[in-house]
Amino acid sequence: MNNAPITNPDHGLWAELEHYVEQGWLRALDLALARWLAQQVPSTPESVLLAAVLTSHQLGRGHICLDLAALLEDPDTLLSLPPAGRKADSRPADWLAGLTLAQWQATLAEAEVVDTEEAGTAPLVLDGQRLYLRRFHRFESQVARSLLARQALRFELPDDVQARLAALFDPLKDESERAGQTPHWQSIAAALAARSALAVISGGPGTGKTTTVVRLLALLQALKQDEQRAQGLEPTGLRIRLAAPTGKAAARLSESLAATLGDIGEGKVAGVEAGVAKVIPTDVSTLHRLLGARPDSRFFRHNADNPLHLDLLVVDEASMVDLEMMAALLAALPPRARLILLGDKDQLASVEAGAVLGDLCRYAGEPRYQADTRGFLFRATGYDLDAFQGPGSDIEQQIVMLRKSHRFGADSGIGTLARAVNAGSASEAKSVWPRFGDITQLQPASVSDAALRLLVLEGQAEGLEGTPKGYRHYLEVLSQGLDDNGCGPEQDAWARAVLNAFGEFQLLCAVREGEWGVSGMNERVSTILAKAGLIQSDAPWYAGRPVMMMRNDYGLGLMNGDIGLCLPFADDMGQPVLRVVFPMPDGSLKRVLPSRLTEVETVFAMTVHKSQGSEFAHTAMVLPADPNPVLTRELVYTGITRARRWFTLVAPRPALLDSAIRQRTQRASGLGERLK
Ligand SMILES: Nc1ncnc2c1ncn2[C@@H]1O[C@H](COP(=O)(O)OP(=O)(O)OP(=O)(O)O)[C@@H](O)[C@H]1O
Repeated sequence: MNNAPITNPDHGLWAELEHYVEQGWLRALDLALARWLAQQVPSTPESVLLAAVLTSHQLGRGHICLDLAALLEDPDTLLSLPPAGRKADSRPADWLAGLTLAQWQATLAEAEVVDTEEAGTAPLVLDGQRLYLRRFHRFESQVARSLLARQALRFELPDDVQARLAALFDPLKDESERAGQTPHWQSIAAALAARSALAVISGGPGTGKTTTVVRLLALLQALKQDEQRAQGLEPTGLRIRLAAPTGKAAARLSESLAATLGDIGEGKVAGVEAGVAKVIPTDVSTLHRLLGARPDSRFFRHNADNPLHLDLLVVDEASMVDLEMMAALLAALPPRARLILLGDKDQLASVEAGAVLGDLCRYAGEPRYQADTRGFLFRATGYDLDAFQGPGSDIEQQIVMLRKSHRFGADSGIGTLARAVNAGSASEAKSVWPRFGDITQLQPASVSDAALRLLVLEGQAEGLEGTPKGYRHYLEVLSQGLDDNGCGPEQDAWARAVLNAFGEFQLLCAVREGEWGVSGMNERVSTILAKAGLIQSDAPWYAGRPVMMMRNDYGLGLMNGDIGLCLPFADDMGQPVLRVVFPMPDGSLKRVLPSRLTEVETVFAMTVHKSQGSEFAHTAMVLPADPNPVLTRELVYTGITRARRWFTLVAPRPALLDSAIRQRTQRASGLGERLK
């Protein structure tokens, strides 16, 4: 590696990088950044320009920064360059040969385009062995500062808090938890959340996150109302808002809250007074909507100068919140507002860069509570947590992991498989399949395999018990509602029934490209359904076409990831016209002219990434036939846990599942360290 500036951009490393861009292995943007830096400061050494290219490349792959030390250890693997199975004249390891960490750091530190401190204006920031684009360094330090300040903000709790918590949570405890032999983590989560302006509650599917939050909100509203009464004020309670990263996730939380609060309102929920239903909202908005997204701008209406009007914010599916969004959210929160983050730390990180929940919850599995925290928890809940003591950081004191799945117990294949995958045990995962009737695996010889066709159409695969559905089901619900002219009824009930039936089954793919990826599977499924006479896919828009928004469309009020179905309705003459129907977070349906949807994709198959925040009764996850760096434990776990009732793995090469389970996703970031 040359520490001199680049003299001839047509040769050597520069030409090689160009070749990587032409191959689509690097983004044009990555190289453009280095070119721009070289233009601004022509004396910039080649090793600095290369560092800039690679930082940008890594950012595009979700990493907040470039970890120089990790890179030098194994450049090709860290960068996934050249991509698996592809050949190149030279590789990153060649480009970096001979460069030591100390040399590189020293050269970077001296470069005009690099700052080594937060203050400054250089486009790159070197922080120890991490190199950042300035914007992301700023987001990271803002997020860390804000989370630390918020966790340090403590609220006074009344002396009877233990009795109040017990009244709310005792009905949820099993015998051992009631006897104090096993900690009841839901009560512990609520106690910690009550005392501070920050709480993080992580848990897998069905571990009771929503249940905990409802009871926690009941407690906090009662406390606030008591305080307001004591001050002679109207007992209006806290201004509570609820949000989630996607429309689908928002709709799911809203539905779940509405059902729970409905039961509470009817006095059916032990430990919770009926009146609580009136002081907890069920409206859940997307984070974009909450913050007041502006079309074509990354700025929001709500920010530090115009904070949100709320006292408490619950954010569900927090694993999907990227660093930039978290920075915007924290900036817009009033300083004394409470923030409660809910999510599953083991799921895939956000699509955009960062892994905020993962960074926060690094030690959540083996909590390290300080003496002070344990003392508080003993007073508030009666549980002795000495078995969970340790030198945990301050932020860790506000983090709880819920461990018991109330949906997927020991008799559930989905739960058992998900736990084996999460534990990284490929052998255990292998042994799970034959023992349960809710999970199965297919090993199709090709995409034309009859077993794959049966799965897609009927939802059936050998080993599954009960009546899982395939795509035939929703298409039949669709056609059964049509009149003689082929038009659906005007009332929403039919469209809702078709949408619900569509949610019964979903194919997920680990990768986008290739015959086993989203593009290939979408094509394959269309062919299967057309051959079965269930769709007429010769025109781009046809009855039954499911589509996903690939971008936010503020004009239409639809967000990236929203899913709609193309359905026929009657025009003035009673003839069918197609409209795409989207379920909205508030429970309403929106009908859109197909021609207005310019950035949508057919979604018979979607990536596991895009499926986050959604659940389907029967989920089938398709793995590719060739190794791919995206195949990781987090991806497999996320795919499995999208299934509510049945899970089918489609694996042309089952060995790839084993290697995926062993492969962890690590996103480079300095957030974990800053939060210490
Ligand atoms: N301690 C408990 N004992 C028994 N059942 C519980 C307990 N906590 C929650 N449940 C029940 O378990 C189910 C899942 O709970 P909940 O919806 O709160 O979980 P969740 O973690 O929010 O799930 P997800 O986010 O995956 O939808 C619900 O039916 C709920 O009533």
